[in-house]
Amino acid sequence: MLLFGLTGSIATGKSTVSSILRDPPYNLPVIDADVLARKVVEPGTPGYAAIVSHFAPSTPDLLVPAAECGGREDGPGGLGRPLNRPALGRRVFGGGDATVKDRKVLNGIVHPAVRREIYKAMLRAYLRGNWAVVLDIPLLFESGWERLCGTVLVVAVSEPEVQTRRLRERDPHLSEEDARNRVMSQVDVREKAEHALRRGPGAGVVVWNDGDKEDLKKEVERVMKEVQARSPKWWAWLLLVCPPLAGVTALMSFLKMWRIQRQWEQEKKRE
Ligand SMILES: CC(C)(COP(=O)(O)OP(=O)(O)OC[C@H]1O[C@@H](n2cnc3c(N)ncnc32)[C@H](O)[C@@H]1O)[C@@H](O)C(=O)NCCC(=O)NCCS
Ligand SMILES: Nc1ncnc2c1ncn2[C@@H]1O[C@H](COP(=O)(O)OP(=O)(O)OP(=O)(O)O)[C@@H](O)[C@H]1O
Repeated sequence: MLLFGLTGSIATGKSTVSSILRDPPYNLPVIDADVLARKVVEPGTPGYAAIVSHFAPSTPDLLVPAAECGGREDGPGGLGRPLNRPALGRRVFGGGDATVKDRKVLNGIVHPAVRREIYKAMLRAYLRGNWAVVLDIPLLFESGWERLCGTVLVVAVSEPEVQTRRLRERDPHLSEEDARNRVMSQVDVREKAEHALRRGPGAGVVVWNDGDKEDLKKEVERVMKEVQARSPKWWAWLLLVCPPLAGVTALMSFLKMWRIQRQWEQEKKRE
């Protein structure tokens, strides 16, 4: 099964591309890390308890008001009021040193739980006999998941202003400053695009999303031809029926990508 990592930066168009890949003619199953990141912090989960314990004392509006939970202080399901995500977002994306520290704490709570959910979803996709599965992970490079992926697809735009504009159109509650802070708190997507291309043809591809949505579909078509040429379906089926071959191939791919990643990091340190 081809692990197909999909990434980009905030509002570059990852969700739009993932829904194109989910639909015909591609029909690929998608594991969405953002959806899982929401699931693992729902009231009643260990993630929720850890966030409340760390952030509640210093964030008075951390939970949605009881009035929005039918007046119940203990939330609609009795397990606690849901997190007020915009308030938590301001804590971890607001800019400044404290923000960086808070983001690390939040990531330390959310990421291990998301990782466990991704492994479970991958196993389900494998057992269903899929030839490929899309891992839609905004922090694919930062989290190290890219080394496990046979192909990495970065959805990129050429100018950060395009991200800020689309972000504000989608989330009107964000001020210009909020939107800009969110864009600036992430690695520049052009750097991610360069990183992906370093993996070689078919193993790292970039979908440029500077035009309209029709242009985006054509871009996806272009890169999928490149991916399918490198990783034909018969090869995926062969790996499916021959797990030892799949194991050896995965290990070789992992080592190659680990080497490329190390070279990349060394070059970035020298710059
Ligand atoms: C801070 C939170 C509550 C804000 O929620 P909100 O609904 O307002 O935003 P949303 O989750 O849609 O995130 C918007 C985008 O910001 C980016 N983003 C989210 N979390 C992070 C992070 N920790 N670091 C960098 N970028 C991030 C992603 O590109 C994401 O698609 C939320 O982003 C969160 O819980 N983040 C920590 C978990 C995480 O890292 N998720 C990313 C995938 S695992
Ligand atoms: N080519 C395009 N032209 C116009 N609008 C677009 C285009 N691509 C995406 N959008 C819009 O921009 C917004 C952001 O796109 P999308 O949600 O797909 O990005 P994302 O990378 O998944 O964002 P996030 O990181 O915040 O989850 C959405 O409202 C989407 O409809």
